[in-house]
Amino acid sequence: MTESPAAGPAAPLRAEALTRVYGSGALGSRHAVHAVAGVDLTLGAGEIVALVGESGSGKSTVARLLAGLERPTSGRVLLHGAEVGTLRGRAFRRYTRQVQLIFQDPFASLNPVHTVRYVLRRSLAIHRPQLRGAARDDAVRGLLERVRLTPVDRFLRAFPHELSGGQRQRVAIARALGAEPAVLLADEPVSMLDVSLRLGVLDLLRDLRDTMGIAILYITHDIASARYFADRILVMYQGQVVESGDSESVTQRPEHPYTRLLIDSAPDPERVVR
Ligand SMILES: Nc1ncnc2c1ncn2[C@@H]1O[C@H](COP(=O)(O)OP(=O)(O)OP(=O)(O)O)[C@@H](O)[C@H]1O
Repeated sequence: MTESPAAGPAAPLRAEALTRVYGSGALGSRHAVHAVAGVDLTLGAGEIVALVGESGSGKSTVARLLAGLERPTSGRVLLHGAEVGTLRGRAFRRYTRQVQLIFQDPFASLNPVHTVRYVLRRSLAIHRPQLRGAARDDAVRGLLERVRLTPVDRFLRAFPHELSGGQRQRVAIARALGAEPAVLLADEPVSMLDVSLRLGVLDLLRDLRDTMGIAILYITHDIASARYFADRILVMYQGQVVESGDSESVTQRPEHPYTRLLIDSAPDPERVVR
């Protein structure tokens, strides 16, 4: 299914006919796994798009392709119109700065031996080396305030094991913000968090969109949270986008049987049963 490009040419991130095949023989081989097959996706400036599907539907592969961690078998990714596959050296590093990944597991994504201050200073040293000394420390404090980890001094000194899952995920988000990204690819960012902490992290991400104009791809198996959080939803099934549209339409008037299945298996108290 071709997705209508809601955001037009200003869209920071766009994927066209994105395909990733794993395994021997690649295309055409019966041993090949078509993890992603012809996905079109547009992420407009300041837009939140949810990529929803069950485990194995290809969501994380899309995220890795968009993040530049893997090359597509075919198809292409464009950032502000420039094809990522053609970027080399500094231009490619600039791309990976502008498109940041947030991972599912905040416990695994932070090194246990480093304080929050170290993690954030390091992000800034890599991505904004022009900030030094006191300017870097000020920027670290600014990052913590942005993700609402206050009082800042308490969190600066903290080690990951002293933080809750939600606080760790906020540190991971602050680390990503150190790169001044245009796009956040959030791969199941709240699914390992206590239910009581999930909304807080999603609200923080939405606030970053509202105040900084960051575009967010929200990858999830939970269509109810996608409805709450995203402007648009793309439903993925077996490597393909089988349905897409604004969040209300997709969740209230699903057309594809797989979308209906996802909705039925994730009861949403606000859903109107027709
Ligand atoms: N490196 C790889 N080598 C071989 N097959 C892979 C590789 N990565 C993913 N796959 C396969 O591609 C398909 C899509 O996997 P992917 O991880 O993208 O799905 P997903 O929707 O993100 O699932 P999950 O939510 O469990 O991470 C699966 O069949 C998976 O086994």
